[in-house]
Amino acid sequence: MGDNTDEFNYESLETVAEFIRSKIPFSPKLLIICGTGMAGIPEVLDNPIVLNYNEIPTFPLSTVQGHAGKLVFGTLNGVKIVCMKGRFHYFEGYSIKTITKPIRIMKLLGVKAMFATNAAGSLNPKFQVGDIMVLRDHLNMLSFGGENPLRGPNDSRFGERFTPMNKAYDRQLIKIAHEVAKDIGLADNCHEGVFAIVSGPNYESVAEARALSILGADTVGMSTVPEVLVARHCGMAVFAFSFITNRCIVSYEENDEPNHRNILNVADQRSEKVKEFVCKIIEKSQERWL
Ligand SMILES: O=P(O)(O)O[C@H]1O[C@H](CO)[C@@H](O)[C@H]1O
Ligand SMILES: Nc1nc2[nH]cnc2c(=O)[nH]1
Repeated sequence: MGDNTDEFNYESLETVAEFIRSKIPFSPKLLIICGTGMAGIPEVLDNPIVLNYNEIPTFPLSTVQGHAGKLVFGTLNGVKIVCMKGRFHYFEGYSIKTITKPIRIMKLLGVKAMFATNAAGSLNPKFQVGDIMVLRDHLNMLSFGGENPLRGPNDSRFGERFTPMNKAYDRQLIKIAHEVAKDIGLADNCHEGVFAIVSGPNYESVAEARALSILGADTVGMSTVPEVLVARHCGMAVFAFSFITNRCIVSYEENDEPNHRNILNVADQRSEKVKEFVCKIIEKSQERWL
């Protein structure tokens, strides 16, 4: 038998959802996970209500700079939204189940779709720092090593035992994202591709970056994919994009090094455009979430 500790079972998660319901006067339909440097996204919400992670029983706490640790509830064009201002990463020391625990809580609250964002390094030489890459697919290096949040007993109230991943990223939302990019002048800066997750917290060695590129990855980061697995398992539509904050170093001749401070700065400089991108995609897909 796998591990199905009380903290992760349906009833325990329902208790957490019930606590949140007691604080929030509506049921959110869309979850937005704010990646590193994307903490500004919740500013687009009307009538925001904030719930700190440390007020929510058994909710994990954010430990990474740029991840505040707050749920922000509000509306945009009538769509009821919850933003996670702060996500959990495997490198923080949390288990793979802990980092994805909020997703099932959100499902119990009524969420139908997840928009996940991340800061990522670019492996594709055609992508520039400051560009966006919409995820068409992913390469789950954690799962290759056996770390998967869906491992263990399956509760069919959430979803089926075996979850397909070939259509994980909602194709209608990808199409809308390209239309929006065109509308807001980002056509040349918005790509589509494959995101690879590694555990971190170190950035890639030259050999690792080269290997990921050979395997077919266009961007690499330390998040998102576990959330996607759990969201798809429980039937949510998923849309995700990488904001490219740095180029991965694939040559021993280069002196550059990625660092988190620069990554935050780059994301900060483009935050208004990223907000506009997210808002317009919600606007164009709103009938699905009302
Ligand atoms: O994936 P998000 O949360 O955007 O954060 C990314 O940025 C950090 C590295 O600078 C890592 O945590 C990486 O995963
Ligand atoms: N693994 C990884 N994560 C990142 N997050 C932002 N940039 C990077 C990067 O280059 N590599």
